[in-house]
Amino acid sequence: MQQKWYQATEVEVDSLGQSLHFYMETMEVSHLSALAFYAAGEECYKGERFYWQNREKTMTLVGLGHAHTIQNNKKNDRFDAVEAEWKSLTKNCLKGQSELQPILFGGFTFDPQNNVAGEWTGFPEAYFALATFQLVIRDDKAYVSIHLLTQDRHGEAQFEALRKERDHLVHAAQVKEVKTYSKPEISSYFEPYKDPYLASIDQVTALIKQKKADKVVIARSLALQFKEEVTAPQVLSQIIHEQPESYLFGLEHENLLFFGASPERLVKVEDGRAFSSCVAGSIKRGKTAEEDEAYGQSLLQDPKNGGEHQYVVDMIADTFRKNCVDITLPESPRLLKIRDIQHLYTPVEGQLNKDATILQLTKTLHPTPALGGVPRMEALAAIRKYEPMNRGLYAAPIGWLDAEGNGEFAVAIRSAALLHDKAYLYAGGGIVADSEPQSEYDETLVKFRPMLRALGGQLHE
Ligand SMILES: C=C(O[C@H]1C=CC=C(C(=O)O)[C@@H]1O)C(=O)O
Ligand SMILES: [Mg+2]
Repeated sequence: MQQKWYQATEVEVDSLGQSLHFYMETMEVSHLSALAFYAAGEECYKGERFYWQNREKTMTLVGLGHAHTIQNNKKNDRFDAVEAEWKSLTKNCLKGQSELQPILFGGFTFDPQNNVAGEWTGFPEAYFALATFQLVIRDDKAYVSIHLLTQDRHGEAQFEALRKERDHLVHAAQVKEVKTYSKPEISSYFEPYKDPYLASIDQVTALIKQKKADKVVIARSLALQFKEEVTAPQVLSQIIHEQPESYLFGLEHENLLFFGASPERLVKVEDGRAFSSCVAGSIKRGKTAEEDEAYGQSLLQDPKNGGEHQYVVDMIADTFRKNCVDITLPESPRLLKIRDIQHLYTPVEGQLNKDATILQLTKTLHPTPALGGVPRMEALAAIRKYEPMNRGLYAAPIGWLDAEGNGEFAVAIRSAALLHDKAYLYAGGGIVADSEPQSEYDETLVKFRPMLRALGGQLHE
């Protein structure tokens, strides 16, 4: 039998004490395709959609339309501002049943101090949305919620119209056969700043040898031009099929879709327990099982990659010691193998202290030395000086949280920004004293590969 839960509450949404009525209804639906649900929003909700799936595939989340957005361009307290607004928005929501929870999805840009103009111009430094239509698939059960926030205390008529729209979207997603999408066709590739990138690796290693920093993550981009406009469901369908071992995400803002397939968890909180992962240090996959094993072993023993990794472990472990008890931290890294690359990997977990929250942990952890460097401030200054681009959401926290403090953020690497018929792919690597420009360049080529494949391109070895 189909189950439905309905609640209507009153909330204050901003410091002016503006009062809104918050109507929501959740319905359990028999199994449907998350991608088809996303694609059903192509005409009406373009620019206001998101897609998320965790690595384990136990949680899929799709949002269509904005019931409410929480966004700001604050340089210093953007995390606190999002947390405070979300708290006040959800304070009257029923707690206890995870499937009935309204979910806030979005991300914080890598560096709010970066003002370089480009594809990220106009993108908020903190950008989150509560979807009008929220699909959650958890452990094979699907729930569709409607959210409406309105000043109208008699919003029922508006809500009734949304119910009709919901039924239409659900119907469109209960497809027997999932649509297949063709790959985009690329007309040209362009590597902006290839030479400045190679030069910056020498400049940064020189800086490190002068003891001005220990590690700095330097990134670059690859620009693609397509023959035709590329759509969001088209690229999401590719990563869904090609990158099953990664977090999958897509977030739209006006004409931009930021999407990717990341192996790296920043933080997850579930019932008061916190999880993070140290992922840094890389080598390519082998062509045969023997070659792959040999590469893996050499990565585990390589001092340069071991050094890159250890900075991340030290920093994340330190953050966990300050915010958690009962910490589990393996003594040495293991291998994390994904389609195109293998990494050194150390998982960390602990019991969150009472006053610690997922957004406070996100704020403290970002950027870890896998994306920024050590010391953090010196590394960020070097990134601003030597990277001629704006990272936007690349290498930044992207994910969700609910009204009860549960949630998860991935680090948005192996990612790209799509705008109409152009895409910008991003990749970087940890630079330490003994890094070499050519091998770092080659590492970025391997890291471009997942997004490049999804977008219809290929790189030769
Ligand atoms: C910065 C990226 O990867 C980070 C995560 C894993 C391994 C890394 C490395 O070995 O350099 C990087 O720290 C990227 O993929 O763009
Ligand atoms: Mg590296």
